[in-house]
Amino acid sequence: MRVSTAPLRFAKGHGTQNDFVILPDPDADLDLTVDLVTVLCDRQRGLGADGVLRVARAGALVAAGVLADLPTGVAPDDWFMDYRNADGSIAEMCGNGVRVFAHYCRTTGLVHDDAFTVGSRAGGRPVTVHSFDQSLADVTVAMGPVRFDGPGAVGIAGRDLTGEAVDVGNPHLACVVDGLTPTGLAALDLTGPPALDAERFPRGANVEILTVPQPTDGRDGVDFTADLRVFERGVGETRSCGTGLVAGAAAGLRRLGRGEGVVGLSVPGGAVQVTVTAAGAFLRGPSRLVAHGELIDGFAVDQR
Ligand SMILES: N[C@@H](CCC[C@H](N)C(=O)O)C(=O)O
Repeated sequence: MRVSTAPLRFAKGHGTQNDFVILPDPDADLDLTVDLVTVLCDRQRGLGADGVLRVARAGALVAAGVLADLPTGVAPDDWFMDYRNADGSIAEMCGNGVRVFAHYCRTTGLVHDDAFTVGSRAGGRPVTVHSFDQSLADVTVAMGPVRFDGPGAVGIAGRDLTGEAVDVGNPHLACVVDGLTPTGLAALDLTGPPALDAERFPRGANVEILTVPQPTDGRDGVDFTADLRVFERGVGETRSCGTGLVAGAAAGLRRLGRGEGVVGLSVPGGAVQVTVTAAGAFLRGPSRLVAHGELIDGFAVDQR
């Protein structure tokens, strides 16, 4: 755990209620241990969050040995989103996290342009900040390619479901369920962990359940709408998951025999828009910053 006595600064934010503790650490000085992440994310002992976003220069993370190399499309001076799940595990990408990260960089003056690249373990992710103030931003993330990895099965919510394994930098199983209504989706019990075949999913997977996308009249440039819930690897059910929304949109379009389209998705935490093209996917949605603060020294010591 961190030995420095300087107070640990943080911010708190969320993207469609997928919430994060943001730790500014430009030179990657912080020893971001599993214990530190889990106590920060604990909703009783810490600040409470689905994950942690460390804000560091990519080159500093390489120098500190946190990253072995710079991922594709990431330059040493790029701001890198060092993402950790609430259980302390490392994930390759976080779509909602990138929106919140970009908002944080913009409001704190780390970045002075509206278009820049955020580093992630899955590679560089170009962002466009359409609008922002201290509290709210509207951000599009170029999420890169969407790769289908074949069919998969899962036991979840007392049901056996099949879906598409989808790689969006991190692994997903997106289950588009025939006949499922938004009300039926809302009634599912997602408190228990999904049963996944460990040989089929050696890295585990985030599991999405969604309704079959329905066509719209093209209003707001959206071709289809669907409702989605997600059980995240390393977290549990969250109110939104950006990479999961991209995986779900791509699987939903595929179910309709389409490789491209714009899907408006509703999740328990809000709504986003996903554009799937042959070249890659784009995720557009809100970011909210809710606090900037300082942790009290010793906060991470065993608390009872
Ligand atoms: N909430 C994220 C995804 C975070 C990582 C995920 N739990 C994993 O382990 O892959 C998002 O918005 O994409």
